[in-house]
Amino acid sequence: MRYLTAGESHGPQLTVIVEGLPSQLSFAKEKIDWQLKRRQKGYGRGRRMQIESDQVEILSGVRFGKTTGAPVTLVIENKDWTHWQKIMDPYSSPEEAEKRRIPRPRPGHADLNGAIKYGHHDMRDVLERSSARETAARVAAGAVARLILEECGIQLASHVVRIGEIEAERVELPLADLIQQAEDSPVRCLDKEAAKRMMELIDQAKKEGDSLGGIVEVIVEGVPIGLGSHVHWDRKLDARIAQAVVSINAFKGVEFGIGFEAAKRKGSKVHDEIMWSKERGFYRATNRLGGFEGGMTTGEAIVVRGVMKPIPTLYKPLNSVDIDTKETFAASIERSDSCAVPAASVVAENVVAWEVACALLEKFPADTADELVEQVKQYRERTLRF
Ligand SMILES: Cc1cc2nc3c(=O)[nH]c(=O)nc-3n(C[C@H](O)[C@H](O)[C@H](O)COP(=O)(O)O)c2cc1C
Ligand SMILES: C=C(O[C@@H]1CC(C(=O)O)=C[C@@H](OP(=O)(O)O)[C@H]1O)C(=O)O
Repeated sequence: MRYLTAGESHGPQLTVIVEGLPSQLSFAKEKIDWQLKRRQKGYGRGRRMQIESDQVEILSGVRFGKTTGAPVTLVIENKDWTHWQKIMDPYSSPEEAEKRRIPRPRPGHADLNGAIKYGHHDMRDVLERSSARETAARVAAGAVARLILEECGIQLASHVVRIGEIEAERVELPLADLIQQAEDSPVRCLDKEAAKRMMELIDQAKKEGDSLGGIVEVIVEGVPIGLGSHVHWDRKLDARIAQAVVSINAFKGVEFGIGFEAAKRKGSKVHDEIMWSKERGFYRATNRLGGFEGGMTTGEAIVVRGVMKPIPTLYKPLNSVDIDTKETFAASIERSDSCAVPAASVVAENVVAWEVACALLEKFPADTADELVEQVKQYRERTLRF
C-alpha cells in the first residue's frame, strides 16, 4: 500500500490518495472521522482547532460502503480557507499576497531552510506545507489502515507519558481500559494526578508565552509473529515505524520497549526470555524490547515511544533575522498551539497503524479483504503448532 497527501494548511482542502487496498473491505466513514476528531482534541491547542471540524469526503474507490480495490481518495475541508482565500487562491493577486508576505523566518520551523532551498521570498510558500495541518491527512490514511487491522484482530492505543517536566506513573492496564482512560483525559494521560499537573503546566507555559513538548507511547496488540523482515534494512518494520514517527512534525526521537534505558542495563536485564505453552505457542516472558527482534514482530505488543519538541512558535518571541533587511527582530505571531502532545499521540497511533498494515499486506498479499483475513487466520494457527 502507499499513499500521497496534498494540500496547504490554509488552502481549500487536504487530499489523500490511498492505493493498494484490498477490495470488499467495509469502509466505515464514521471510523475515519472519529480518528480525525480525536486528533483535534487535547489540552493546549490554539484557536485554529475551534474553526475546523475535520471529516472526510470520499471521492473514489468505495461503492456500497466497501472498497472496490481502486485508489481511495479522501478530502478534508479546511474551514479556515475562507479567511485566507484572497492570498491562498492559486491565482490570487500578487498585490494581495504582498500585504501578508512573510519575510521573517520563525526559529524551529521549516521557514528559512525551505525558503533558501526552494527560492521563496515569501515564507508562506514553505509554512503552508510544513504545517502540521498535514497530519490530518496522515491520520485519515492511518484510519483506513486500521480498518484492515481491525478485520485481522490487531488493535492500537496511545497515551501521553510526559509533558515537560511532568512524567506519568507507569500504569499497566488491559488495552480496552487504556483506550478508554486515555480518551477520557484532556491530556491523554492515564495517571490522573500527573494529568492534572500537566494541564497546570500547560496553563503556566501559555501564560508565560512559552510552549511544551513531551513523550507519547503507542501500543499495538494482536500482531502476528514475523511482520517485517531481518533480510534487508528497508524491510525491518521497527525501522519503518521509527521513520513514520520521526516524520511527524516536531518529533525528534523514537524508542521501542525500554529503549534508551537499554544502554544502562546488562544484557540479562534487557533480553526477553523465550517461553512456550500449548495454549500460546512461543511467547516472551517479558517485553522489554517492545515487540521486535531482528526487525520482525515477536508477537508481543509493539510498544513505541516518540519525543516531541516544544512547539516552536512562541508568544514570548525568539530572535530571528529578516530576509530582506538582514536585521534582527523578535518573531511575532498571530496564533499557535502551546502544547500539541496529546493531539500528536493520536497522529503517532495512526502513522504506526499505517506501517503495521503495510507489513501485514506484504506478508499476506490479498486482493480481497476475505483473502487477507483467511491467510492471517491460517498463519496464526500454523504459528501455534510450530
Ligand atoms: C499536532 C501538531 C500541532 C502542531 N501545532 C503547531 C503550532 O500550532 N505552532 C507551531 O509553531 N508548531 C506546531 N507544530 C509543530 C510544527 O509543525 C513543527 O515543529 C515544524 O513544522 C517544524 O518541523 P520539525 O519540528 O519537525 O523540524 C505542531 C505539530 C503537531 C504534530
Ligand atoms: C491546523 C492544524 O495545526 C496547526 C499546525 C501549525 C504548525 O505550524 O504546524 C500551526 C497552527 O496553524 P495556524 O497557524 O493555522 O493556527 C496549528 O493550528 C491542525 O492540527 O489541524
